[in-house]
Amino acid sequence: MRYLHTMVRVTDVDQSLDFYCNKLGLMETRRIESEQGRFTLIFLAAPGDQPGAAEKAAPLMELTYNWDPEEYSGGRNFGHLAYEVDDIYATCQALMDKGVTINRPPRDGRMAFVKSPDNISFELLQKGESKAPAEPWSSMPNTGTW
Ligand SMILES: C[C@@H](O)C(=O)SC[C@H](NC(=O)CC[C@H](N)C(=O)O)C(=O)NCC(=O)O
Ligand code: NI
Repeated sequence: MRYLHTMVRVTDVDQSLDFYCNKLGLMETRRIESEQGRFTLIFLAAPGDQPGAAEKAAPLMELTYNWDPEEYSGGRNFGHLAYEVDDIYATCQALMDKGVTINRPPRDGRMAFVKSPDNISFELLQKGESKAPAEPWSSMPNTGTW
């Protein structure tokens, strides 16, 4: 058995692709439009997870957009998706520069949290050792509850 993807439902394709691709840096690998089911599926991979021909399928996100509007209230049982980053400070700075709120700043040089337009929580974890404490991150307040 191997992990394939995590599916989240989104309410706006353009807003979602702006967050997931332009801001978070994921790349669209496949899209399925279902006229009969009245939905669109968009598969996204992280640059480090690009499905290569010879490699196993990459762990993906699957965005589901239902053409008929629905209300989605995030189940308390869902937590977050986590991505490993090469530089947690540079990643958070780039996200902030693009208007993303860092709900849990990387005060510890290791972990940060942001949210998608549909309030899906993403954990960003520093690859390898934690980075040394650095301003402004060390003194930034949480907007989340972490
Ligand atoms: C392609 C494969 O990875 C799928 O996940 S298809 C699963 C299928 N999805 C849909 O029908 C999308 C539209 C539907 N209205 C929805 O919002 O899910 C499905 O069986 N979905 C049900 C589910 O609980 O995921
Ligand atoms: Ni699926």
